[in-house]
Amino acid sequence: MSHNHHYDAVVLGGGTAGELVATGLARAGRDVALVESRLVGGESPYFACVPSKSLLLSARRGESWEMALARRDALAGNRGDDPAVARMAEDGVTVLRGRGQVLDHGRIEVDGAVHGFGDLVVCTGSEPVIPPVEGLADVPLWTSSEALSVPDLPRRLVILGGGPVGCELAQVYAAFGSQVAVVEASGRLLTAEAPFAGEVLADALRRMGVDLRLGTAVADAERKDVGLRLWLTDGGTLDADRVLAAAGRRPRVEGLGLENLGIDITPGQGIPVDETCRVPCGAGGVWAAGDVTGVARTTHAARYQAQVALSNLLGHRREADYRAIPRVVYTTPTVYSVGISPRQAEELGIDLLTAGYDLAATARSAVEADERGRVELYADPTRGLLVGAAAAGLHAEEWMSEIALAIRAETPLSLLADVVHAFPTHGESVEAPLRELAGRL
Ligand SMILES: Cc1cc2nc3c(=O)[nH]c(=O)nc-3n(C[C@H](O)[C@H](O)[C@H](O)COP(=O)(O)OP(=O)(O)OC[C@H]3O[C@@H](n4cnc5c(N)ncnc54)[C@H](O)[C@@H]3O)c2cc1C
Ligand SMILES: NC(=O)c1ccc[n+]([C@@H]2O[C@H](COP(=O)([O-])OP(=O)(O)OC[C@H]3O[C@@H](n4cnc5c(N)ncnc54)[C@H](O)[C@@H]3O)[C@@H](O)[C@H]2O)c1
Repeated sequence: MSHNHHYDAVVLGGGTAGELVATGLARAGRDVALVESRLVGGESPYFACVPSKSLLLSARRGESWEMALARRDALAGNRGDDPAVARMAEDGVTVLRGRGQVLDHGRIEVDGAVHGFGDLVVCTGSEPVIPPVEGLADVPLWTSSEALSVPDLPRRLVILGGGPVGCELAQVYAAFGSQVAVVEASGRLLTAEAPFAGEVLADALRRMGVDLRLGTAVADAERKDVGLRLWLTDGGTLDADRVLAAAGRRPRVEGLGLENLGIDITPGQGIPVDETCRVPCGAGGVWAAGDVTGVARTTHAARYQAQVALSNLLGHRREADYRAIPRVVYTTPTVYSVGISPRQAEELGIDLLTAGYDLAATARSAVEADERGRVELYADPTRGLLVGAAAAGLHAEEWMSEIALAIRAETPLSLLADVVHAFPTHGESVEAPLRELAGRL
């Protein structure tokens, strides 16, 4: 085994989080290597956020499948990472291609070569969960990566899971003409979010012809001469040409050699990090950011954690605050959630005060000729503060940002209730619920 260079820091995994940390360290003058086994840039630009948002927009615009594919692939850089690698080189980051595995503190092996490091930053992301269903391995199966990178448009598609991935891709494939069914084990879509949000989305998907099978799961799968058949636990069956597993993702923590640093790894669970994104372990100098931490699995959360880790690595103490990280499903209508959800409040024993407003009552809805949607705001009466919100409505990802700021800044409700919104906007919809909450507290 050859022994190579000693780096001030090695960043393991070159996705959103890894790129940001590596670039920041190099710009600060550190000698840094980024270890990446697949594509520098990770999931988001090539297989996740960018291609899915591109297809959703093409669907909304009524483009043809061919146009949508051309646009998707161009935005995803045709899944080539030369520009990203060139950017790394410009910033002074050494890119080490290959699978990295930590040998002990200070040494990592990358495809047979050993490199030394001072600090280690683990940014290995997450991987899709394939439900343990009898026969599923024998049928044509996609994960979101294939669904967002191959050119096929299946005639009949069954999606396992009605979370953000399942809902976004159900809308995409239904819009372009696939016959889509979604099997969701819990009783509703977007289980983690406010119930009304899942209902608004279910209505939108049903109107597009999506067959929603809620409160049931797939028990068995079998390949047929043409396509496949799924048997559901409620006794139903579904025939399809392809199955898409959208049943969640798990932090990628195995096979990285982290146990050699004394880090307690539990398969399926994130690497534990403290508020500075440091991994508490005997070895010291180990950090983690992004999906691998299991804290908040979005690109903006990965960037936030990467910035926190970077700051601390450079000696400027910074603590992460996760109270107002938005969770967005970019369907039409958008589902936007931030802060505490009603389900989390129940788990935490918080008795939320809720005030809501239907978007149909705004002039903007009349202008848009689209009356779908609602906003709900949640306050914690014991603290007298806004702690969460959910909205389902056109472009809610844009006009709900002020609520994220209000939660993060702990802005008094009396002040929020005095904010004036432009007319006619969807943003006006938060005024009445804010006044109501301010009056009740
Ligand atoms: C279909 C889909 C749509 C999404 N849409 C959105 C969205 O619209 N907005 C949003 O905010 N989030 C979205 N997300 C979530 C978002 O993609 C992730 O939160 C984000 O990519 C996480 O970034 P990361 O840096 O933690 O991991 P990744 O981007 O996954 O990067 C990890 C990298 O580590 C590499 N790696 C792993 N192990 C090793 C190893 N041993 N050696 C070398 N390299 C290794 C991998 O190859 C990978 O490149 C979506 C996810 C999916 C699946
Ligand atoms: N716009 C975004 O920000 C965006 C978009 C897509 C994904 N993501 C991220 O990607 C992650 C993964 O998303 P996801 O939707 O795959 O996961 P998820 O965990 O959010 O949802 C998975 C759903 O599948 C259901 N399920 C699990 N096993 C099942 C089975 N055997 N049969 C039927 N249903 C089953 C679960 O009940 C759950 O509702 C999320 O954490 C999310 O943050 C973000």
